[in-house]
Amino acid sequence: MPHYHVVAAIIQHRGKILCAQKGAGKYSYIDYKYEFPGGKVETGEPLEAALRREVLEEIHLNIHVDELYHTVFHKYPDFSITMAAYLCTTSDVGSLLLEEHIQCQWLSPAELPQLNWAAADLPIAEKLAAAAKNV
Ligand SMILES: Nc1nc2c([nH]c(=O)n2[C@@H]2O[C@H](COP(=O)(O)OP(=O)(O)OP(=O)(O)O)[C@@H](O)[C@H]2O)c(=O)[nH]1
Repeated sequence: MPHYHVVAAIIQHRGKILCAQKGAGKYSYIDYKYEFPGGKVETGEPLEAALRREVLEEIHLNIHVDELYHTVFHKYPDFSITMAAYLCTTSDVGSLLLEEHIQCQWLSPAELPQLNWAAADLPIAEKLAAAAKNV
């Protein structure tokens, strides 16, 4: 079973977080799920550079990668991933252009668990929501 190293961007802007919905693809268990923008790390590529590259490619957004928030290992039926999710910020949300997602939403951390997340993302969405409750 293939294993991929994935980076994901928790992009924060004015108290909200960007959530992106996938379209239909190869695997029904991921189709139409929400995820954080990002993708696979290329061989030898620094994680933060991979994240900036993927986000620029996918949604045309320049981000600043702040810090590692959570790393998850998840086994899907056909492949597994180790995904490092980073807290990120941006200043130019006006220029969002979706290349690979069917829609995106800006939600407050408390609202995140309402979405239909990819299974690997659920612990991250719940951690963000729980942290917001303790503020
Ligand atoms: N970007 C991203 N991928 C995620 C998340 N959660 C999750 O399970 N994944 C899975 O991790 C894998 C990331 O690969 P990708 O397809 O986005 O990467 P990529 O842009 O490099 O794709 P490519 O292989 O078509 O070039 C996908 O299978 C995706 O479904 C997430 O929050 N963000």
